Amino acid sequence: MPRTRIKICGITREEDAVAAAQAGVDAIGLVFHPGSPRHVTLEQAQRIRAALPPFVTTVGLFVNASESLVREALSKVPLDLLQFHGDESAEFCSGFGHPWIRAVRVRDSRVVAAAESTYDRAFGLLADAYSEDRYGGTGKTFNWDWLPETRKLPLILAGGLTPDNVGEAVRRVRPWAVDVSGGVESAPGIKSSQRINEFVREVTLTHETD
Ligand SMILES: O=C(O)c1ccccc1N[C@@H]1O[C@H](COP(=O)(O)O)[C@@H](O)[C@H]1O
Repeated sequence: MPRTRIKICGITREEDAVAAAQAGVDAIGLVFHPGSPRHVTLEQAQRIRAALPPFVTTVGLFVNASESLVREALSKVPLDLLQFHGDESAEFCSGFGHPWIRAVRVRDSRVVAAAESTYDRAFGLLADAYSEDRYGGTGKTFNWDWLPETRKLPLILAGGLTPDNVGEAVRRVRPWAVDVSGGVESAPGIKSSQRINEFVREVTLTHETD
């Protein structure tokens, strides 16, 4: 099994970005969605990005943002990847000439395969829990049996992951990457370096014992 990549999303403080990098994560996520407790301004995002060492991917998360906000973020913050979490069309997501991943909220066994067709130019598909009233960051898991075993796009598993369940998630789903936000926090938007380290350790241990 290839090493499962790890993304820590919803970073709001420079020290949390540094702690994530030191723990060995592959990517961090910055939330440009004003409705989120993890929302960052462009100025905050610039500072967080500047605090990161090389070779840590920076992902910008958007929820039904205007084209101009995405363009402004791209012009001011060196984002490696865009992550679309709202109702954006495939044309919108592709319109920036920048690599992007598509989040889907999984509520049955057909959602991921359908999204792989609709969003076939995505660099990866992020599978998150479904919620009636929220676009993500719910802290809830979903039924991993709904995920197809054969995939056309790299699968990033998200939704309610924690140091306690990520080992089982990796063993069962075998995703390309895992993505966590609330599961490594001490309060919304405040990451715990201890929980980040535990999360990374659990993923690593899963590989060693598999
Ligand atoms: O984190 C948020 O507040 C958020 C708001 C709107 C869309 C997505 C959001 N977060 C992303 O949701 C998944 C799962 O998060 P969790 O681990 O269950 O807390 C992850 O990609 C978050 O970055």
